[in-house]
Amino acid sequence: MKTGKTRQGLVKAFNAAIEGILYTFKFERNMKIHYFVAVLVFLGSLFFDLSKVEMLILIFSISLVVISEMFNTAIEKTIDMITDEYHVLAKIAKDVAAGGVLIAALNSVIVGYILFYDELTDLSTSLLYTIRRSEPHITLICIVLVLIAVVVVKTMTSTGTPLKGGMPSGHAALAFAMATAITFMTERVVAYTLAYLMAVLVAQSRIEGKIHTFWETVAGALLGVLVAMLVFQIGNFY
Ligand SMILES: Nc1ncnc2c1ncn2[C@@H]1O[C@H](COP(=O)(O)OP(=O)(O)OP(=O)(O)O)[C@@H](O)[C@H]1O
Repeated sequence: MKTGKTRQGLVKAFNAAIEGILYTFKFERNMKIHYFVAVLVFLGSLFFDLSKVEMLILIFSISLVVISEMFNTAIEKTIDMITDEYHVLAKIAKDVAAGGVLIAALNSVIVGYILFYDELTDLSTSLLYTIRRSEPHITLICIVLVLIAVVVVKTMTSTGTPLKGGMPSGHAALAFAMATAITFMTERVVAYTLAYLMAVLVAQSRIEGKIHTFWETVAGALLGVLVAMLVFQIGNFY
């Protein structure tokens, strides 16, 4: 009988503890943030080669934040139960409890910094290197820069609209930048000759359509070639 009672007591206590955990998760905004960050850090840690000790420190730091937030809530609720009026001791108790959470949170930030900083810098360096070496990325950067350059020059010369007319021709600039990109990416003479021929056709159609003058398309073509050469030279250098 006694054993049964004890077991039931244990189960009840266990349930009450889980209810306490669920309460803070449901009703405490800060706790939701703590759990969210904890899940992110745990998922992120899968991509890092953490040792057993590092993993233990991580789990311990996260638990410390959650536990201190729970004690903070417990103290707040106890005080609110006792008084809803201003009391200097109530203020001290709540402030001290909140201070405990702050120290635990700062500790976890420092732990995260020490555990992940080196690996994160290695990761970002290799990512930047990959982007720089990647032709699609260089081409995209090139196209965006050409568009920006065209809009800037059009604004400076106060001609046309960003997408139509004015000095220089955006279509010619893009077409010649793409032809230059193709030249850098392939070493096949036929491929880049055809690419430049198509760029000439684009420029010619802009003049034919009376959207641009001859010199506006020439300026566009030069701008496109220059920007593309610059971007690909820098991209290949790194
Ligand atoms: N009865 C009180 N007497 C004096 N000051 C109080 C009292 N209740 C709250 N305070 C002050 O207001 C602050 C906020 O208290 P409150 O109970 O609203 O916590 P909270 O904002 O819910 O905190 P948390 O975001 O950690 O849950 C306390 O840190 C304390 O400085």
